[in-house]
Amino acid sequence: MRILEVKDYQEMSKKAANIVASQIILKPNSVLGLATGSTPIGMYQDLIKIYQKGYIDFSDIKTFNLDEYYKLPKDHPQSYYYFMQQYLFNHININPDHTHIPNGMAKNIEKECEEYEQKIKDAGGIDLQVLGIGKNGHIGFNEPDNVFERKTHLVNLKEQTIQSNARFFDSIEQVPTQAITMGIQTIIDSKKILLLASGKNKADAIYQCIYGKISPQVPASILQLHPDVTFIIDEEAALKL
Ligand SMILES: N[C@@H]1[C@@H](O)[C@H](O)[C@@H](COP(=O)(O)O)O[C@@H]1O
Repeated sequence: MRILEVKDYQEMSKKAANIVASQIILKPNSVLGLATGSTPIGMYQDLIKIYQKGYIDFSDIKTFNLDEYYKLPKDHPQSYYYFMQQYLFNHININPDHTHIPNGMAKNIEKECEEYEQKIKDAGGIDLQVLGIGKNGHIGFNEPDNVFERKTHLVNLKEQTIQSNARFFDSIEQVPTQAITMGIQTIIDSKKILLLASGKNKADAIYQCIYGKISPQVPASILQLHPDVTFIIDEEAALKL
C-alpha cells in the first residue's frame, strides 16, 4: 500500500491525473475503472488538459464505471452516465462503444449485473481502478454490511449515503434509494487501484480503511489486502493518520 499525502484537492487531482496518464501512455489499450462523485472531478479536468496538450490518446482505451443509480434515466443530470459525459467523455477522443456504465434502467437487473461482469472479463480485466470513498467507508456503492458482496449487484443505499448525495438533488426525496455497483471482488480483481480522498469529512473513513480491522462494515478496508493500491490523500483527509 502506497500512501501519498498531498496538500490539497488540487494537488491530489494533479497527481491522480498524472498516474492515469502514465497508465495510458504505457498501455494505450488499457482498461480503466472509473469513479464518479465530487472527488475525481479535478482529476478528470487535469486529464483533459493533458489530452489537449496531445500527450495521451483515448482511442484504444476501454472504461468501466463503478456504479449507477437504479431507475435514474441516462439523461437525468444526476445519473452517473450523464456525469461521465459531462466531466470526461465529451472532451476526449474515446470511442463511446468502449465506455461502460451499469444500466440502472435495465428491466432484468440480475442479467444486467451478470453481463457487466462478463464484459469486464471479456475486456481482459481492469488495469487501473480509480476509487473515491464514502464517509462510511463505502467504495463504489458497496455499503457497510455483514458480508463483502462479491460481484456486481443491486444495493440498498444507507441513510447516510442518501443524505450525503442529497446535495446534488433538489430534495432528499429525489435521491434514488438503490444503485447497481461493481462488487468488492470485481474491484479487488483490478490490477492496480488508485483511491482519492479530500477533506476532513473523509478523515475517519480513511483512518478506518488503512488502520482499521478488515471488515465488511468498512468496505474500503479490504484494500489493505490488495498488492498494488495507491492512496492519494490531502492533508485534511489524512488528519487522523
Ligand atoms: N458512488 C459514489 C462513490 O463512488 C463515491 O466515492 C462517493 C463519495 O463521493 P464524493 O467524492 O462526492 O465525496 O459517493 C458516491 O456514493
